[in-house]
Amino acid sequence: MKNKIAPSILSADFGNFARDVKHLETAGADLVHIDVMDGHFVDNLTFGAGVVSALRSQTSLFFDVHMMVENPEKYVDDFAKAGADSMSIHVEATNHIHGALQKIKNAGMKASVVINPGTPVEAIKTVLPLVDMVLVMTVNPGFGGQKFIPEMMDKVRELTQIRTDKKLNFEIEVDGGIDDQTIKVAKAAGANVFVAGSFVFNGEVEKNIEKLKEELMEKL
Ligand SMILES: O=C(CO)[C@H](O)[C@H](O)COP(=O)(O)O
Ligand SMILES: [Fe+2]
Repeated sequence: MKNKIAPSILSADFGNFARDVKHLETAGADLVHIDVMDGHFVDNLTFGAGVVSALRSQTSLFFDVHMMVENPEKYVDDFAKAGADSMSIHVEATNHIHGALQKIKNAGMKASVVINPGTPVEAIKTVLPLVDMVLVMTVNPGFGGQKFIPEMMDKVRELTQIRTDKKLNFEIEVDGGIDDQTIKVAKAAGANVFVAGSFVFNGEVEKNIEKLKEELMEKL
């Protein structure tokens, strides 16, 4: 599967989102990762569909929306209208994961299911035939700049194996603590979509994205 770099705008300049998102396109990002937090599912607040809608006019890059929100099914239509291309929802955040993923697909977006560090792959087995992507959290959600949890790679390997055994074709995304070292570990385990917030926005964005891409091209 194609490797993709997904810078998270959680680490962008909140006062200059439009500028920073536009810049990601020329800097070589493959998608834009947008962290939506509601202050309930996680202890942090960010922004909603209004901001996504405003950013939509700035770039044609794929918008990968990560919902850290309770009952995310309530917001599917709003984010579809705002121009989200994909919606990732946590299995821990709803009692209706299958229906919620179907709702996302019916709204014309790619559907993705997310598991927290404490949640096993078993919890999402029944929805794997339905999803375009699985997001394996490599930190506990809520904040950028945390340390990658290497034990999560067992889950990435397990998902890679299930995908082969069941002839499925979902992508595998990792999110949290991805840098020029951990990206190699995650790739080796089978991930192909790499979210990076602090690593990309700390310093020169072009150089940092280039560094991540170089590491992906290295033979393991
Ligand atoms: O979902 C997230 C936090 O809940 C962010 O996408 C993630 O933490 C990215 O930040 P960093 O690369 O700095 O870890
Ligand atoms: Fe995220």
